[in-house]
Amino acid sequence: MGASLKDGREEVIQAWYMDDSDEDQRLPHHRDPEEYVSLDQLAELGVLSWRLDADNYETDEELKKIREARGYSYLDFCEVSREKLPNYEEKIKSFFEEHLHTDEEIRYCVAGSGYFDVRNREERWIRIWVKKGALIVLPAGCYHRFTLDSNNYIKAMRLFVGDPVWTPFNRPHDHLPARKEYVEAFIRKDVSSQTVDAAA
Ligand SMILES: CSCCC(=O)/C(O)=C/O
Ligand SMILES: [Fe+2]
Repeated sequence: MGASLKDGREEVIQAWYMDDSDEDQRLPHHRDPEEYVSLDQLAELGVLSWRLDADNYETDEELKKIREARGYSYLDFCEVSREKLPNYEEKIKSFFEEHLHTDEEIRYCVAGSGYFDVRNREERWIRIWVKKGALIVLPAGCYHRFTLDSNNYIKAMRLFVGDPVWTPFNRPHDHLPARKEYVEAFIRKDVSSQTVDAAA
């Protein structure tokens, strides 16, 4: 999977399985050989994504439609850089602690870039690289973490249904209803498909 699409536009979202090294969290952490994850595979984990026109987000009809369809009434912006974010070191550390939220985490990268990491069904880390134009939705109850990449800057639009709740619940918080619902919907394979798998 290269960095450009058939229509010549650069991809704004790419995902891959991470290596096991403890090196700088801002490095890509590709495996050798690289092992990419498709947007469809992300969707199977409940992670949704869109490519939007970040230069015109104020008037973008596609963004408007997504917000209406999904009830995203709240909007603000979060800039992550040493200069812009108060308590920068503390925040960077807490973003990279594996955590979940009881609501969706919806981020639209309008400038810069960064990595959202989620786990697959076998608990392997998937690194999702979001760049300008990428809108990503992590479902409620999905363990994840965030880090800047080596460009050290992202400006993200944060969307929410109603009054925002940003509280992170660091792993483990498996007893929360949001986690149980996530596992039920996206992680646990149902008994009938296991029977089919076993018979195959
Ligand atoms: C790119 S927005 C900052 C990261 C954040 O808000 C969050 O909750 C990460 O999990
Ligand atoms: Fe989060």
